[in-house]
Amino acid sequence: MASIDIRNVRKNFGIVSVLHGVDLAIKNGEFVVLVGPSGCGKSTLLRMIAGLEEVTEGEIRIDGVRVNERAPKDRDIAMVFQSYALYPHMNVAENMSYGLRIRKAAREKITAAVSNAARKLELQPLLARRPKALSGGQRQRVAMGRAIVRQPKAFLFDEPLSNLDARLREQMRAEIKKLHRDLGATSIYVTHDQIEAMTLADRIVAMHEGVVQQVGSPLELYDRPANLFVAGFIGSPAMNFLSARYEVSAGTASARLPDGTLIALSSGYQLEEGAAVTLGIRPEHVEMSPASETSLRATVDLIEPTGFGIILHLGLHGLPFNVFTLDRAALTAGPTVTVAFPPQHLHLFDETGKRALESSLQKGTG
Ligand SMILES: Nc1ncnc2c1ncn2[C@@H]1O[C@H](COP(=O)(O)OP(=O)(O)OP(=O)(O)O)[C@@H](O)[C@H]1O
Repeated sequence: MASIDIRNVRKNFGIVSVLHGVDLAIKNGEFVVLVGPSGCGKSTLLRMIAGLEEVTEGEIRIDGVRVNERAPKDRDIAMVFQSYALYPHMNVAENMSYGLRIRKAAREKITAAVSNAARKLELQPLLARRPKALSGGQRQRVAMGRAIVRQPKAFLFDEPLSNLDARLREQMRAEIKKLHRDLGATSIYVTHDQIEAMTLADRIVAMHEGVVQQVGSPLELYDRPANLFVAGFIGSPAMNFLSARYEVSAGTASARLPDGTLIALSSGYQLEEGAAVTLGIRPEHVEMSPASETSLRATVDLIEPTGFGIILHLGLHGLPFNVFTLDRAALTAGPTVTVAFPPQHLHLFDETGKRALESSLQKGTG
C-alpha cells in the first residue's frame, strides 16, 4: 500500500497545456475516482502517476519519495486498462504470472500468488485457457488478476469496465469493490460511469479542462456541489438550473424567477440583495404538486419510463426541465403539470458559478 502525492502537476503536449496545476493527496488504502468530461485530462494524470507520461512541472511522490524520474517498472504500480492487453499466446495462468516471472520471483511464490488471485476472482476453472476462449468479463478478470498477482503498492484503473455489457459491468463493479475491501490497496480509478464513481469511491475528484473542480466523498459532491460544473456533472438525469435574483424580505430569503415567481429558500446566503444567481434542483427532488401560489406550471414534452421510475421532460418558461419520479401516475401526465421546489433541496450558485455560502438571516437584512 502507498500514499500518492500529486503536487502542482502540470502537463503540456507541445504548446498545448492539458493539466494546469493539479494538487491531490491520496491516502494509503484510499479508493479515489477521477471523473470529468472527455478530454479533461483524467487519463493523462493517471499515466503520469504510472510513469507512462512525463510530468512537465510539479512533483509526484509515492510514499513520500519523488518518482518523476523513475521508470514505470520501478514504481511498483499496476495499471488495468479497458483493453485488457492480455498476451494471446499465453494461457490465463501464464498471463497472470508474467509480471512475477520477469521479475524472477521464486516458483512457489508465483504459484501461490496465482492461485490466490484466481480464487479471489473465481478464475480457477479457466487457468489453462487462452484469452480468445474467454468472454469479455472473464478477460477483464484476468487483467485484474494479473495486477493483483504482482501485489503492487497501488492500482490504477483506466475505465476498466467500459467494454463490458451492463450486467457484467455491475458484477465486475461489485468484484472490484470486494477486492478493495479485501486487499485495501490504494486505488485510482478513471470512469465515465456515474454509478461506478458513486459506489466505488472513498473520494471523487471532479475535473474540468485540466483543473480539479472538487474533491470529496460521493455524497459531498451530490449534496453540496462546489460549483455549477460539478452540480451539472454529478447526478443523472442532470440537475436543472434556473436564472433568478436573490431577495430577502421580512427575514425570509427567496429567489425570484424572471416571470416574478418567488421560490422560498431554506436559509439566507452571503449575497447582495438583487444579486443574479442560478438556482439548481435535481430532477428527483422536484415535487409534482397541486397548483398553488408557489408552484410552477410546466408543459409536458416527453414521458420516459425507465422501469424503475419515470423521467418527465418538461418545458418551464420555455426551457427544458426534467423531473424524475417513482409515481406511476406520471405516465399519464399532461399536457401541463405543476411542480414545486422543496427549499431544503435547492442549490444556489453565485454569478461566478460558485456555490453560494449560507448565512444566518436577520430580520429585514441579507
Ligand atoms: N500524446 C498526446 N499528444 C497531444 N495531446 C494529447 C496527447 N495525449 C492526450 N492529449 C490531449 O490531452 C487532453 C487530455 O486527454 P486525456 O486522455 O487525459 O483526457 P481524458 O479526460 O482521459 O479523456 P477521455 O475521457 O476521453 O478518455 C486531450 O485534449 C487530448 O487530446
